[in-house]
Amino acid sequence: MTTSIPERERLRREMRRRRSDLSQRERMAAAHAIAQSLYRLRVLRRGAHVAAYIAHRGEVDLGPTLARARSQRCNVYLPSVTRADAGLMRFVRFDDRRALRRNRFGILEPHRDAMSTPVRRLDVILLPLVAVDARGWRLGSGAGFYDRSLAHLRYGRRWRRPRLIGVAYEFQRVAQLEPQPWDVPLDAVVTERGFYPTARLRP
Ligand SMILES: Nc1nc2c(c(=O)[nH]1)N(C=O)[C@@H](CNc1ccc(C(=O)N[C@@H](CCC(=O)O)C(=O)O)cc1)CN2
Ligand SMILES: Nc1ncnc2c1ncn2[C@@H]1O[C@H](COP(=O)(O)OP(=O)(O)OP(=O)(O)O)[C@@H](O)[C@H]1O
Repeated sequence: MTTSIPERERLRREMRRRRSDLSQRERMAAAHAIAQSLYRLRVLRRGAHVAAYIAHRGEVDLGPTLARARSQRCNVYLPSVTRADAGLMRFVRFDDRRALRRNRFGILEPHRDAMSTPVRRLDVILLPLVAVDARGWRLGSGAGFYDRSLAHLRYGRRWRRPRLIGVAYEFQRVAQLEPQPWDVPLDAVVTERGFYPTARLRP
């Protein structure tokens, strides 16, 4: 099963509905299980540079993951929308002591003049997603922010790139998505049930 454009929209609606149907208890259990996996797998190792996100519209809550990252003294970054009309964002330093504010989509983000980092300096990026397949193709918010900010990673394989880890509920893993020309594949997906390296990482 591959997914044409109308199919992608239908899948987006269905997955968002299923996400919003979860109970608070299920959300909390998943959020803690995912934080624990990321810690055990040493994604959240001491001093690592980690980009996360602040959950929006039923996305997996990274609260417990951020707490772990803080205790591991990770350097944490969050996306900050710089030009909503052009679909551009940067990764800016998340400093607990500075207030977050809502961007035009209603998502909390650090102040736009917080220090930003080039993507290549990051060790790992935790990406929100709507659906994902076994090869690491990701269906996101539909606005292309992540794809645009990661586009340069598709070229120059010799360069170091951050590990791209999608964060999802188990039900968001689907058989097959049709990759779009601009899609940047994930290296792994973490859910409340486990950690799944994608075909890209497997030998
Ligand atoms: N938590 C989180 N942060 C993120 C993203 C994300 O997907 N999740 N983004 C990843 O891209 C960027 C923001 N992009 C977004 C793009 C569209 C919508 C959204 O909900 N769009 C609504 C229409 C809202 C409107 O136009 O005012 C929709 O699609 O129904 C949200 C975020 C950066 N930060
Ligand atoms: N590197 C890029 N350069 C220019 N346009 C792009 C790029 N990447 C994506 N886009 C545009 O962004 C739009 C949305 O893409 P898509 O539906 O794949 O977003 P998404 O991956 O679901 O969203 P996000 O990355 O924000 O979570 C498409 O119309 C696409 O043309």
